[in-house]
Amino acid sequence: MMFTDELQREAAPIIEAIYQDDFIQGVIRGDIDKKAIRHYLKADHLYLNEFAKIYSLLIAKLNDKDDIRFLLEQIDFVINGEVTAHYTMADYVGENYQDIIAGGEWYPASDHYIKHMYYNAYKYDDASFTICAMAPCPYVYQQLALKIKDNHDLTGNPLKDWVDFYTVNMDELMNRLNHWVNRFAETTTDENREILRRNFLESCVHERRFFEMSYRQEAWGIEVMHA
Ligand SMILES: Cc1ncc(CO)c(N)n1
Repeated sequence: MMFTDELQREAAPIIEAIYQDDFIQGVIRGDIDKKAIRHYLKADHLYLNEFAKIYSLLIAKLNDKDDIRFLLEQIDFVINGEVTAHYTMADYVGENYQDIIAGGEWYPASDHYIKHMYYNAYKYDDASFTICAMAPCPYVYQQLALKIKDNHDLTGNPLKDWVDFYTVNMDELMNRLNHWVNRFAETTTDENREILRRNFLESCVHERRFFEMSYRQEAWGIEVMHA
């Protein structure tokens, strides 16, 4: 069994818990509170910006042109492609997307998640540590989307396009990320393998907390100062 297969097996109960939580169940029913979706969009557009910037930090750690080209494509996808999924949600809310995301912040759970990725990018030379912290981002969404599709017919559901978005185009990305991590994991120490494992599983938990944060509209409770 490849190293990343073990990580994915260990992540399965966390993904099942996310599936059962209020956010995804609300998406499945198609009646989730619009305030939860608004909060999610405010947090997620900033999260994806940082995600793209962290990819750019990884480019500096790579030498292979194909690997670099792939990360450039991913940056484009995160910045220009994934906004399509956000527009589906903005339509559901019934407000202009730019108006929704204005004034968003790194709310507590997304703040912790973003800093988890940056920490690994700055602490370690090898990109694998950061890749393990980033891989749950596409992986968890792909698994959730496939699970939803397997169990429900979303015909007529206003959030169907959001789910559909994550059922396609994720395989090549996952293969590439898994390949990088497995190549490194085969030759590194047990201690490093344990860091990789923790990084991956902690990010799966971060994914869960991000949805919970959105559902409950968690914020810092600190007043924003305006100049
Ligand atoms: C927090 C989060 N995780 C994963 C994805 C999927 O790319 C996303 N858009 N946001």
